[in-house]
Amino acid sequence: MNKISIIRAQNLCKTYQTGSEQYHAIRNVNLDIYEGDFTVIMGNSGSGKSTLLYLLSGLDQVTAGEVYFQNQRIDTYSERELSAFRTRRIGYIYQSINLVPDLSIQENIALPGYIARNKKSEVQARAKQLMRDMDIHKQHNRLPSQTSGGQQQRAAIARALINSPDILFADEPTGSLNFEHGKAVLDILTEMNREGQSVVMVTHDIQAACRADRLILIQDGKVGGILEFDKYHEHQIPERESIVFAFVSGKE
Ligand SMILES: Nc1ncnc2c1ncn2[C@@H]1O[C@H](COP(=O)(O)OP(=O)(O)OP(=O)(O)O)[C@@H](O)[C@H]1O
Repeated sequence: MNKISIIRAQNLCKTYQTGSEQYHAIRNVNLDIYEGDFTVIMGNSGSGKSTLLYLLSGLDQVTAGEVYFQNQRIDTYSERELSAFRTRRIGYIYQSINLVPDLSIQENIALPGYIARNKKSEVQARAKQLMRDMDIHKQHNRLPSQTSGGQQQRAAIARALINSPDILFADEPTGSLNFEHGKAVLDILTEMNREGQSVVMVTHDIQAACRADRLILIQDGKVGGILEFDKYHEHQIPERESIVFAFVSGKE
């Protein structure tokens, strides 16, 4: 089956300027993210994974190169166009969760729906459905500080999904969670992907990376290798883990 590119990066570069110093965080990356894939991005600390995610999702401006979303160039968008694009087309989950502390769980989830100017009744109905899907409906009235880390991250996933994004980005979504809560979050992402949601996830965790259809390794701001999992579907998780481990360590 031919895969359809949802995001294409061409000769992508990002250089950070700190005083008189320049740091080339992303160097000439050419990459496709495919519709319906569970894409995982791995790489050492500081290799450029978060920077790449910011560029692919329109959260940050590129220094050079091009980014296409469903064949439409987005790196030339104005800040206003980018903001509308991110609100409607992209969902983003952060390791640090970032819920608004003085809004309830339900209000946090609904907020991007109101920012997108969707109908209030539709936003509320979808927020309620998502809270049931994420098993946080009993906590809907609580402030984030009155819920567990796992519940907060599930609320952050619901918030990212409120506008039914074409693609969901997750930057270390299990990084601040214990094993049990982390597994629950990965199970939700896997289930959503099975239902057709395109997902791109950065992780350091080999077990989490085993959820991928496609694993992209970033090294020093470049693509160090790509592992396609389709052909490994028959492998059980322990076998996958050793395949991923061999792939990642073989490239070091
Ligand atoms: N705003 C910034 N200004 C200057 N340098 C930056 C900035 N943001 C990131 N960097 C540098 O760019 C490089 C890539 O950073 P990035 O956060 O993308 O890495 P990462 O692979 O996501 O790392 P980690 O796994 O530790 O989160 C690092 O060397 C980092 O110090």
